[in-house]
Amino acid sequence: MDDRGMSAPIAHGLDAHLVVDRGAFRLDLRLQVAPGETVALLGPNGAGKTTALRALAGLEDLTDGHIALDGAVLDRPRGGGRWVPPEHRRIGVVFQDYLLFPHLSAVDNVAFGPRRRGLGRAEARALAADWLGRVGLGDFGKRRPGQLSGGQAQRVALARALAAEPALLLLDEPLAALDARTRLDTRVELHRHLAGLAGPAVLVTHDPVDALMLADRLVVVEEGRAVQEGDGESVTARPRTDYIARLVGLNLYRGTASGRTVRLASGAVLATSEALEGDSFAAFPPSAVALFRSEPDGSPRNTWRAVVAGVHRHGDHLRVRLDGPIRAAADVTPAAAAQLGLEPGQEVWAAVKAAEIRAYPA
Ligand SMILES: Nc1ncnc2c1ncn2[C@@H]1O[C@H](COP(=O)(O)OP(=O)(O)OP(=O)(O)O)[C@@H](O)[C@H]1O
Repeated sequence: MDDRGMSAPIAHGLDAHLVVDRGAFRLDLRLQVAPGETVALLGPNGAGKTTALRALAGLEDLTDGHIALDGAVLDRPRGGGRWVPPEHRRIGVVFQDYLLFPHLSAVDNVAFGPRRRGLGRAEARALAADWLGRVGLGDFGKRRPGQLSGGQAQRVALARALAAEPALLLLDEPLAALDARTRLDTRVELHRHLAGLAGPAVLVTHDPVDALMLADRLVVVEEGRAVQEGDGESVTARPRTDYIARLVGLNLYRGTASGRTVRLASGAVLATSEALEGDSFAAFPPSAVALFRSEPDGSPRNTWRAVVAGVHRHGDHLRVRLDGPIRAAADVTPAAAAQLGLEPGQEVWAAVKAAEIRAYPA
């Protein structure tokens, strides 16, 4: 689909339809982000997240579609054509492979944007020092990037992006390079900066925790397309693809609903908590699955025979992979596992209460 007949772009925030065609891979993603809003693009490796961000920054040409920021078109290959080079886009980027100028001190890195906006040297440096203070690096202004830790460099990069007063902020895996402890602190700090931002921000991550904590809205991208969109709560409660289900730790099935049952392709039928009709999803957490040596009786649950396909540690419990008519993950305590004597190939009975199975339209 192209944009030749498109109406005027929305006047505030980001309005984009990103089409990048590489033959084997095609990105086709519509993205609208309001001023003050942070959207996370979440998805597996190779989904096209970085390509989307680079297209927004002007580092990747669109094949079709458009990018407009606050009503001004930055890229539109068709319909007359328009392309604004990266340096004129008023976009702040914090990219993995594009963090800092290695030959400039931290303060000069941060002063770069304000200088280019026309501020005098002293004024730009004062502003930069102020921004370094705001990201907790007031004493590090004289250091070069090579003399900073990964986390510090990341914060200088954020200060540099923010000091340029961008109309749009782009962050590519902003916390990926950090160790667990630094990551925690930096995430809190980054969240504060994003919350204070007047313009839109787009963040790329494949860490669901980063996405949930930093973004107002998630756009899940798979194979170049948005497959699910919404706030963290709705996406995690009602996953629509196996990727998201795995990410949020739910067993997910698709089938045909009739009243309070969903019939799966395998022929197995799940009794669920909601009444629905037609193409539907059914989901339940591994913790909802109880395992038994023999058929449990006398309870209104879903029960089925399963074969243990694997057992591994998962936090303070064991995660059991079950094969059979309903392939599922089940979480059991080490004590329960010992009692059941779980091992691969063993037959067990699995049970899930209908009340624990959520059903929603596909
Ligand atoms: N310069 C390039 N030339 C050709 N193909 C590319 C190029 N860069 C990326 N690709 C391909 O485009 C697709 C999307 O890649 P992209 O880097 O956008 O994915 P991603 O979602 O950011 O993945 P990751 O999480 O691994 O960074 C992939 O199939 C990738 O192999």
